[in-house]
Formats: sequence, C-alpha cells, structure tokens
Amino acid sequence: MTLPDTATTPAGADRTFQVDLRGLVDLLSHHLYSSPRVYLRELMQNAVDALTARHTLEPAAPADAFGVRLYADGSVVRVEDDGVGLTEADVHTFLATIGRSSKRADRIAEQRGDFIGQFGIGLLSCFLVADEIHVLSRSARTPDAPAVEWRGRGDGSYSIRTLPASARPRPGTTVTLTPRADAGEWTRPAQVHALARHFGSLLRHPVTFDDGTGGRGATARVDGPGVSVNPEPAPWARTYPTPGARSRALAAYGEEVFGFTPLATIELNLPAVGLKGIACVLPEAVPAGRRHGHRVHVKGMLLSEQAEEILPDWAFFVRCFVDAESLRPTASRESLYEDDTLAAVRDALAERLRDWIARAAASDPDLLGRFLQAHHLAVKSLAVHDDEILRMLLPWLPFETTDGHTTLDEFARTHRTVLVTSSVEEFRQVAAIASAAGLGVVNGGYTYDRELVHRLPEIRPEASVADLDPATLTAHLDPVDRETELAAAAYLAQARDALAVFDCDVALRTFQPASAPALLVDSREARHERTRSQLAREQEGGLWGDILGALRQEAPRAQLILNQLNPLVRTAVTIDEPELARTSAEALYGQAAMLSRRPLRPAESSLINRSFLDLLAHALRKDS
Ligand SMILES: Nc1ncnc2c1ncn2[C@@H]1O[C@H](COP(=O)(O)OP(=O)(O)OP(=O)(O)O)[C@@H](O)[C@H]1O
Repeated sequence: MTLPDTATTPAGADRTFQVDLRGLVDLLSHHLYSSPRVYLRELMQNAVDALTARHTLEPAAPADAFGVRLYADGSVVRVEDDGVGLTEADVHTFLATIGRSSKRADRIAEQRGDFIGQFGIGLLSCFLVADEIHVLSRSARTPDAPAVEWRGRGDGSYSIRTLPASARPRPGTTVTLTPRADAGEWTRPAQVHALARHFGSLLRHPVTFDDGTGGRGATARVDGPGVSVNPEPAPWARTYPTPGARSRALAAYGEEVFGFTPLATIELNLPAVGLKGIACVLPEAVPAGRRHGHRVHVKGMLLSEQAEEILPDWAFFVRCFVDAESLRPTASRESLYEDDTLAAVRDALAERLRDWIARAAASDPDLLGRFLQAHHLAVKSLAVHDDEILRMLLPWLPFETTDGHTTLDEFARTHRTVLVTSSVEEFRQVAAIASAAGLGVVNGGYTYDRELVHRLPEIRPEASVADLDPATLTAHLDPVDRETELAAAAYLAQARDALAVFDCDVALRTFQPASAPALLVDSREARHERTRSQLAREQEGGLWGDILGALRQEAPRAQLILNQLNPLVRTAVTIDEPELARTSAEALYGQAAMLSRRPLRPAESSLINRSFLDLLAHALRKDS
C-alpha cells in the first residue's frame, strides 16, 4: 500500500487506500498459491464462469454451443471463451478493481453458487508469469456495445480503449499473456496442454488446446481447431454395458489417478450437493492416522489433489476422487472452505463408507476378509466410537492372543474368560506361561485393542472379559504342595529381602515350560508407582518429595515367580549359605527381567553385573 499524496488532499478529508500491486502479487505468489502454474487454472475458471453466465443469459442454447479455446505457441498463452463478455463499464468495475467480482454482485446473488470464482483476485495470478495481461472482450448482454481492449500491468497501471465491433465479431473474451523469460517452465505449449488437462479434464463445457502447429506439434491429434482437453465425461457419468464393466472401469480410472490397484471402489453420490465420485480402497495397510489427500473437483475444475477435509480421520483406508457443485473453495482455490456444507458432506461420505463396510460384512465375506486384513486398524478406530460397526465387525477383527493371531469370536469360543493385558510388554511376559497354564490372553497393548476386547460381552453375552494383572496370573498357576513350600520358606524369605529394593515379591509355583526358571510379572503402572515412591523417599522433606508423596496410590507389586518344575530352582531353594542364596535370587530376578524385554533400570543392570560376578567368584572359589 502506498500513502496518498498529502499535499493535494485537504486536511480532515476522507482518503482512499492505495494498493501496491507488486506487493500484492508477491503476497499471492508466496503465500496464497502453491505454484505459478495456477495462472492457467484461474484463466480457465474465469472462462468457464463466463460460459455459465452466458448460458443463463441464453438458456435455450445447446450445452456445447459455447466453448473455451486455449492456445500456446511458446511466445504467447491465450485463453479465449464464448462467454458473457464485458462492456467497458464492466472492465472498469470488475477487471480493473481488485477484490471486486461480478460473481458476487447483488443482481445475481442467487446464482452465486453457479460460479467457481467469487473473490475478485484470481486474474492477478497471471502476474506470476507475465508482466502484462491483455484482454479483448465483447459483451453478450449488450450486443451493440463495442469491443473493449484492456491492458493491465504488474506495476498497477492499466489502459483501456474501445475497438470497432469487427475487432471481435462475436461475444466473449480473449485473455493473452506474453510470458516473462523466467516463466517458460509454466508456459511452454506442452506444459500448458498438460496443465489444461490436469485442471480441466472434468469440465463440462468444450475446451480445446492448440499449440499453433496445426496438429504437427507435440500435442499430436487435432480435431478441428485444437485437441480436446476434456474429450470424455467423468468416468462415473459414462454409460457402461454391465455393472461389472462399470466397476472395472472405475477401478481402472482409480488406478490411473492414484497409482494403485484399488482393493475395491465405492461409488459416491450425494445429490443434495451435486457430488459424484469414487472412493478407492487402498490395497495395503497404511500407518494409522496418516491422512490421505483426496482429489476434489468443484464444478469440474480441479481444486485440490490433497484435500483432507472431505473425510473423517478414520477413513484413512480410502482415497477419493470427487466432483461437487456446492463446495466452496478458499481464495487460494487449493482447499475447501470449512462451512456447514463441508461438514455435512463429510458426514454423508462417512456414512457411505460405513454402509459399504456393512454390506461387505453381510454379503461378501471374501471381500471383507481382504479388507480387514489390510485395514483392521482403521476399522478398530471406527468401532471404538461406532456401536453399529462394533456390533457388525468386532467378532471378525484380528487380535494377538495366546492362540496366535485370531479373531475374537474364535478366541472366545475356546476361552470362557478372555484375559487382556494392558501393555504389549505384559503380554510378552506372560504369553508363553499363561498359554501353558491354559489361560486365554489377548494382547491389549495396541491402540484400541484393550477397549475393544472389553466390549466383547456386549455382542457375545456369554463371554466374560477380565484384565490380567500379576495377581490373576499367579492365582492361575499351580501352587506347590505344603512340604515343598515349607522347605523353600527360608530361601524365599532371603530372596524377598534381597529383592525388596525393587518392591518385588517372590513366590514359588509350578508352571510350564519347565525350562523357564522364573517369571517376572510386573505392570507398567506398578513400575511407575515404584519409581515415584522411591523418588518421594529420596526427596523427603522437600517440596517435590511432598508432591510425590501426596500422589501415593496402591499399585500391585512386581512378582518373581520361581518355577518349582525347573531343576535349577529346585537346587536354589535348598541353598543354606545366605550370601549365595541372595546372589542366586538376584541372578534369577535379573534373568527374568531381561527375558521380559522391557528396558532395564540402572539399578537392575548393576544387579545383573554384580550377581554374575559374584556367581563367577563363587564358582571359582569352589573349584580352587
Ligand atoms: N473471461 C472472462 N469473461 C468475462 N468476465 C471476466 C473474465 N475474466 C474475468 N472476468 C471478470 O473479472 C472479474 C475479476 O476476475 P478474477 O478472476 O480476478 O476474480 P473472480 O473470478 O471474480 O473471483 P476469484 O478471485 O475467486 O477468481 C470477474 O468477476 C469477472 O467479472
């Protein structure tokens, strides 16, 4: 913005904002548009909007009566339309006034929804590739008005003159750009053609491209004045001989656009917002929460290839390709305006995906199986919040269990009580032993799994689900007989004393496999609680110590369960040398802690070192 000339403006009088056009263009190019290539989209969009207005003016005209012709020969880029055109007054009002748009004028407010543009800034994007915009136009609204020529320059100046009607015999507008040398990348004929197809392949008005070689150039086949940019309607708007042919064609189109063979294609049709399209189910799992960009066209014009906002987060197993009438682009035209319509579209598309899953569950088990194999995580995240999906799909979802990877339905049939751990680590600790003891345990450590397993009784009332904690597992392991317990009592007391520093209890049980000497059962919460209370003890009296002390809560202690079936343990419990008894208990604890595969605390690492060296010293002493 430049300051107005104060010398010529009386004090106290209202002044008018001045706009520094170069600054504005710089703002657009660096902060609004993703690439200079959007200039072509803006020109095509203006041409298409002008055709829409012309059809409103002449409703009886056939759909293909008016068109858009693109021309690029390396030295100019031209976009010519048979649209509504502009009078001289229109040019002053709309072309030469930044932020003013004919598509927002009161007179046609009710038609606003027909146009793609609305902000009155799109034309400025031409300054990303050229220093001057040349417009030659003739109005269809005022047929006897002369042709008008406008030259707008990047420095903010413009000139206008009227020309005889013969300069433009028919209504419409021609915009010509002479690209700057540094814009060759975006204005070469082949690139203009590629961009035109990229943005405009679904436009409903005839659009052609001509590279000035009369068909001998790189763009090859020429029908009449140029190659059609949009020779075919959208794939969902074409007719096919059979439903099978239709779904094969949609899948092939999805593959062409997204580069993967869809596991399935889902047709999308929301008449209320004039939305049609397809959702392509990804053939392989994607990391949960990774949001995919969807390809969104508005009134045929490509808006974005990365629109995330048309589907909810959980739908990360599809990529969509849609064309909508009533979605509103933002000013950059590269994303969608977040309004009630967009929210309603998102809900309706989500509903459509849920219906598809439900239909597959009811009628196509084979498809459902392949779908769940790839996308069970997405379905789990959906089932957590969606009772209907939960009811339909929970029995089919795979979980990691002590019987391997299996569905909950299968698992619940063989285990009356389904036990579930709260972390992967706990599952790893107990899986082998629990399964040898006949317990059915599900790994509840993965996102959503524990929550979902707990909801099993809602759909299988005969199943019961319980959390697996150390006490539950110990209770399920076979106790030893009284004499054995008494004989081991002294050793167990010494072992408890040696491991008190880890808040760890010691018990003797029998369990399979006999080769496992000991099992350390510990939960993450209990470990955190112990770390906290240890810190509180160390900081006693200080503010931090008081805070930690106030947080004290009851947490299950860790348990080192020695296996009476193991020969080493049988020998250990008979040790009467106190020093060796302590060292052996520490060594058993250390080995069990390592086997649990959780990160060791520094005190545990040093205990393992110490007990190893002590045992070595003991062995050497014995030998000498
Ligand atoms: N090809 C054309 N035919 C007729 N009028 C045009 C043409 N191109 C531009 N205009 C007029 O110039 C105005 C400004 O165009 P511009 O592209 O800057 O903004 P817009 O299309 O109205 O809105 P947006 O910034 O959202 O694109 C338009 O509203 C229209 O009145």
